[in-house]
Amino acid sequence: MSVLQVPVQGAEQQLEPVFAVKGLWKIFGPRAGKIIGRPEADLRGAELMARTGCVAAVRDVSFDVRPGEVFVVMGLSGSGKSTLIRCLTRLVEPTAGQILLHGEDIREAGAGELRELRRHRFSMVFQHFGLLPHRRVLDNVAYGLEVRGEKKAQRRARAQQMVDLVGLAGREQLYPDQLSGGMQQRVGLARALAVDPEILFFDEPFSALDPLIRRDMQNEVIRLHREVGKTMVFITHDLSEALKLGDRILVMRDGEIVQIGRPDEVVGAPADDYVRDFVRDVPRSDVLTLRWIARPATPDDPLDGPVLAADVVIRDAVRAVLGADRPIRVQAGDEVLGVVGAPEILAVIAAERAGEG
Ligand SMILES: Nc1ncnc2c1ncn2[C@@H]1O[C@H](COP(=O)(O)OP(=O)(O)OP(=O)(O)O)[C@@H](O)[C@H]1O
Repeated sequence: MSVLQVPVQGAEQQLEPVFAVKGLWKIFGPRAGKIIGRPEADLRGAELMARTGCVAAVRDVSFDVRPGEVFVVMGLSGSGKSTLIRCLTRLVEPTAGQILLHGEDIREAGAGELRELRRHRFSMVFQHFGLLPHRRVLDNVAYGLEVRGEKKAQRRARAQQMVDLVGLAGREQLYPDQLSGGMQQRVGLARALAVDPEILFFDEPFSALDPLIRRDMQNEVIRLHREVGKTMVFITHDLSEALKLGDRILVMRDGEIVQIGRPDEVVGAPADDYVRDFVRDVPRSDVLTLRWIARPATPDDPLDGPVLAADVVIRDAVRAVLGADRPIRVQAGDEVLGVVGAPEILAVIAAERAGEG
């Protein structure tokens, strides 16, 4: 398969979505609700502002979030990420569209239902941690349980489990200002997980952290996701963070969706020049999988070589492919997609060296 072809999607697409967002708009400004459906809605940026005094932060956005996935929303500053994630939890009221949570539109939820959603089913992790400074670590972690009226012994036991889970054992009695930024964000993670939410929302949670700590925290999210298996919606402006964490990535620009796809799709088949520019410096072998370079077997190919899964990242297959004396068979489930030999691997590596990818 050529690197320009989009691979066949996996079976995960069949799952019922947790969130189905349909035609969502958020316009800030006077008489925002009157703009959609009128010619002014086609105006962008400064022109829209000049004519209507409004900003379209989210513009006719539709997507699904599937159970158990890490769904990343990525875009530059001002692209509408925060507004979008806040619409999903109704911290910001959308101007139009539907936000179906298991089929029910949360735009129709009353104040009581919203409170229930926020206490029991949603949790948020923020960039600036949002910890209570006068409370010790354990009580910060237990806070959400306290708000929903759980007994002290019960909430402390649960909070202790979460403190252990995020690697803060021994620091339960410290105050937030006695912790480093990375540790404070671990408290934020533990607090978010303590209420056992169905969905975790992350709004640029690691942007304020040093690069090394940031990398640790990204690994921590990957580990926690593996252990607790929650659906996560994660906002970032950082491409490498998006590629590392996302099962799928929604690329946003000026309030609109530019592309939704798995990391390998965003890198291997960028939707337009904007995304292509974004991913230009990403080493292809770190992200693309064998299905992107598998080619049909020819009559000369021996077909008794080793088998590797189509979703193995190229970098992880280099040794196996170069060490084999015959082409690797690339398999998705029971289906053989094609073969990969040294020439296919070396072509990717050579292109990276030449600065093409
Ligand atoms: N309360 C508001 N009133 C008016 N305009 C707003 C408001 N909140 C956001 N905007 C505008 O909406 C657009 C999208 O902002 P938003 O904060 O959602 O983007 P972002 O991608 O999250 O950027 P950042 O990472 O800088 O927060 C921007 O043009 C912003 O100025």
